[in-house]
Amino acid sequence: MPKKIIVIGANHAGTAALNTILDNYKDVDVTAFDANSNISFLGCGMALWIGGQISGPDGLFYSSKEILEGKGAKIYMETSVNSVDFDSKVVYTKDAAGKDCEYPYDKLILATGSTPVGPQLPGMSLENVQFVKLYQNAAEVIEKLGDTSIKKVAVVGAGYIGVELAEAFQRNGREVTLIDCADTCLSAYYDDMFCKRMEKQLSDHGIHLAFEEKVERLEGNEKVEKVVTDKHTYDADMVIFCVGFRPNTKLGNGQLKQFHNNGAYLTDLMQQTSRPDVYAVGDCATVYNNAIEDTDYIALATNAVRSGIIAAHNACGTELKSPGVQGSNGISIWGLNMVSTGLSLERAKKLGFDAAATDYEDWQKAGFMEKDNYKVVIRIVYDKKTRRILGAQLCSDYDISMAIHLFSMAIQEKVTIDKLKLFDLFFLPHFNQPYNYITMAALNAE
Ligand SMILES: Cc1cc2nc3c(=O)[nH]c(=O)nc-3n(C[C@H](O)[C@H](O)[C@H](O)COP(=O)(O)OP(=O)(O)OC[C@H]3O[C@@H](n4cnc5c(N)ncnc54)[C@H](O)[C@@H]3O)c2cc1C
Ligand SMILES: NC(=O)c1ccc[n+]([C@@H]2O[C@H](COP(=O)([O-])OP(=O)(O)OC[C@H]3O[C@@H](n4cnc5c(N)ncnc54)[C@H](O)[C@@H]3O)[C@@H](O)[C@H]2O)c1
Repeated sequence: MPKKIIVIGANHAGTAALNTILDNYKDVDVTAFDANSNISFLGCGMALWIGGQISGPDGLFYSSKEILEGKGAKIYMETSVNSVDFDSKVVYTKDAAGKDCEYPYDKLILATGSTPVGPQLPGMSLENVQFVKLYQNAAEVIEKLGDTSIKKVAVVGAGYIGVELAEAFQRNGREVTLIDCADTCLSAYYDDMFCKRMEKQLSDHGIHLAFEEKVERLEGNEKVEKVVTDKHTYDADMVIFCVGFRPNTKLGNGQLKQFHNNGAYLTDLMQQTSRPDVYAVGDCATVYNNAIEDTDYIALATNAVRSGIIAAHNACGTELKSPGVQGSNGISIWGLNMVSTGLSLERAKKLGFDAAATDYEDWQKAGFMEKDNYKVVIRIVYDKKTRRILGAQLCSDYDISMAIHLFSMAIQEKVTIDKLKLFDLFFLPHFNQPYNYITMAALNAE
C-alpha cells in the first residue's frame, strides 16, 4: 500500500480518484492540487444556464475543497503544479501568493484535463470573444448578456458544445449564427441522416447555419463586430469558440509516452502511464475503445469519472482493469433527442471496417396508443465480416436514452448483430411494440 498519493487536477477525473481513495483506503495520505478556485463544475450546465433552463449555477457543483478535506484529503486550490521530477518523484507547486513548494509522492495521478482549442486568428483579442470551459467562463458570458446591445451571437464549432450553446443563446433571445468548417453539425458522432435532422431542428428554431466555412478573422474596434469566413461576413456582438479541446499534458510532455493523434498520455487498462508509479485519467489521457479494439481519445465526463476510479484502485494496490469504453453520448435540442455509441457508419468505413448499417423507423409505442407516441429512427452499425456490432445511433422526440446503453454493452461484450435479432425485449403497449425497432432493425440486417 503506497503511503503518499498526489493527484494533480481535482475536477471530474481528479475528484473521482480522490473519492475512491478516501472511501476505500483510509491509510493512504492523499494530497491534491488544482489551479482553479472551484472544482466539479458540470460544463453541460453552461448552456442550460445561458438558455434560462436552470435559474443559476448552484446545482452545477457536486464537490469542493471542504467536502474532500472533510473526508481526509489535503486540497490546495489556486495552486499550480509547475513541474514534476518523475525520477525523484517530487512535484513542484506555486500557490496564489506565489509561494513555491515541493511535495514527494509514492504514486502520482495526473488529472490535468483539457484546454479549449484557440485558433490563432486576427481579432481574437477583441472584447466579447469567449471560450467555454470553466464556471468563470459561463459566469462572464451570463454577466455580459445583461448588455442588451449584444443582439447577434456567432458560435464557432458545431460539435456538442456549439450546438447546445446555439440553442442556449437563441433561447436567451439572441440571433445566432452557427459556423463550422465541416459540412454539417455533430459530424464526429453521427451519420449524415441524423446530422440533417439536427440541422433542420436548428434552422426551424431560427439558427442561421454556416457550414463548410472557415473563420479567417474577427473584426471590430474594442468590441468584436464581425466574423469573416472564407465565404461570408457575419455581424456578431459576441463570438463563442467551441472548436474542440486538446489534452493538457504540459507536465509530462516528452517524459511520458503520448498518443500519436493528439499527445494525450498513453495509458493501459489500469490507466497507468509509461512510468509505473504515474497514472493519467480523464481528458489528459487515452482510453481503450471497444468499438475499434484499440487506444483512443474520447473526452467525456463519463470517461473522466470511470478512469479516475480505476486509477485510484490500482494506485492503492488493488488491480482493476477498465472494461473499455464506447464513447456513448447524447444531446437534446429543443426536445429532439439524439444518442450514439461506438462508431458511425462513416467513421467505421474510414477506419477500414467492412461495415454495414441497418436502419429502421417506427413509432415507439403500439399504433393503437392514442397519445404521447413518437417516431424513432435507429441505425445499427456492424462489421459484415465478424458480424460484431460497432455502433448505434437513435433519434426521436421520445426519451430514447436508455436504448443506447444496450448497444454500449453490446459493443463492450462483442455481441453480433445476429445475436441481437431474437434478443429478449419485452412488449407493453405503454412502452413499445411487439415488433420493436431494435428487433426489426436487427432482423433486417443483411
Ligand atoms: C461546455 C461543456 C459541456 C460539456 N458537457 C458534457 C456532457 O454533457 N457530458 C459529458 O460526458 N462531458 C461533457 N463535457 C466534457 C467534460 O466536461 C470533460 O470531459 C471533463 O471535464 C473532463 O474532466 P477532467 O477532470 O479530466 O478534466 P478538466 O475538467 O479539464 O479538469 C482538469 C483540472 O485540472 C486542473 N489543472 C490542470 N493542470 C494543472 C496544473 N498544472 N496544476 C494544478 N491544476 C491543474 C484544472 O484547473 C482543472 O480543474 C463538457 C465540457 C464542456 C466544456
Ligand atoms: N452531450 C455531451 O456528451 C457533450 C456535451 C458537450 C461537450 N461534450 C464533450 O466535450 C468535448 C468538447 O466538445 P466540443 O463541442 O468543443 O468539441 P467537438 O469535437 O464535439 O466539436 C468541435 C467542432 O468544431 C469544428 N471545428 C474545429 N475547428 C474549427 C474551425 N477552425 N472553424 C470552425 N469549426 C471548427 C469541428 O468540425 C467540430 O464540429 C468533446 O469531447 C465532447 O464530446 C460532450
